[in-house]
Amino acid sequence: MPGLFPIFLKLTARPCLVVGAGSIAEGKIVSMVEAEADVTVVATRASSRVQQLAADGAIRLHLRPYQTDDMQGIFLAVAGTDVPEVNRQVFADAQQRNTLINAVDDPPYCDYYFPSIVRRGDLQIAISTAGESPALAQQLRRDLNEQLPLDLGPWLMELGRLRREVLQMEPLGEPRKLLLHQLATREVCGAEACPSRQIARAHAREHYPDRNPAPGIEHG
Ligand SMILES: C[C@@]1(CC(=O)O)c2cc3[nH]c(cc4nc(cc5[nH]c(cc(n2)[C@H]1CCC(=O)O)[C@@](C)(CC(=O)O)[C@@H]5CCC(=O)O)C(CC(=O)O)=C4CCC(=O)O)c(CCC(=O)O)c3CC(=O)O
Ligand SMILES: NC(=O)C1=CN([C@@H]2O[C@H](COP(=O)(O)OP(=O)(O)OC[C@H]3O[C@@H](n4cnc5c(N)ncnc54)[C@H](O)[C@@H]3O)[C@@H](O)[C@H]2O)C=CC1
Repeated sequence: MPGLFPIFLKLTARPCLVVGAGSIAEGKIVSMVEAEADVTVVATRASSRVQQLAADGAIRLHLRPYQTDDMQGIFLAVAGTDVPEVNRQVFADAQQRNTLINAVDDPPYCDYYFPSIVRRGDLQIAISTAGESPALAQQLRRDLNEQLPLDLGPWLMELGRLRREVLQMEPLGEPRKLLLHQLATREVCGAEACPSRQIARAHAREHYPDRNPAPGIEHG
């Protein structure tokens, strides 16, 4: 089998369709809402959480059987009903329109697979076994989750702010690259005394004495 193409997708405002609104579809709907997708759900019945999302205006919910027209203009789709024939019809309609489709527990009818995710703020680690063992993906997720510090998210946010400052101050080149690598070394740069932070701070003082620095590179 050819290798899977791993990407992190921006879904904001993209029309997405989930067919089915049971326990399995619900998880996919929630993750699409978190990515700010424009989510339409078509299902003959919906879990209470999905109904609540609709009541909150986070999704569009149509309580009726799926019809081919529902696929019109859809960017990304999930077929998550408990009726294989329906899921396959959704798959066929998606393929015809060049829409990417996942028919949850039917790998031949998936253009893409859902990964196991470890998350700390903007840091995401996605694990895939290409369907060979979802249980292994889940176990690795738990292992990594235990190993990764809980405050990686806020730390990454601060690192991003520092990096943007450095990109503004330092011209492209080896010194800048070195500085950014040093900043990303947590053992060194988690602390206020971090040498790279001091260097960034000195640059800020020298080049932008009148500007408000990003938090973490305060002047003086
Ligand atoms: C191909 C894929 C399609 C897709 O769903 O995208 C798929 C397919 C199937 N899953 C099955 C079973 C299980 N799936 C899980 C769990 C997860 N499954 C997920 C993804 C995927 N599952 C995609 C491939 C992912 C990859 O490996 O790269 C995760 C990662 C993400 C998510 O679902 O959002 C989520 C873990 C999230 C987390 O916890 O981190 C568990 C564990 C459990 O439930 O305890 C079991 C039971 C144990 C086992 O079977 O290993 C079956 C057999 C069903 C049956 O028995 O009939 C099929 C169908 C088949 O294999 O034919
Ligand atoms: N529940 C589980 O733990 C697992 C389930 N699966 C599979 O995932 C699929 C979905 O499972 P669940 O979410 O638990 O099922 P569920 O029974 O909770 O939900 C099924 C959903 O499909 C909808 N539906 C049925 N026919 C429809 C149609 N013609 N048009 C639109 N919607 C329609 C129903 O209204 C309902 O919202 C099943 O194929 C199941 O075998 C796979 C692995 C684990």
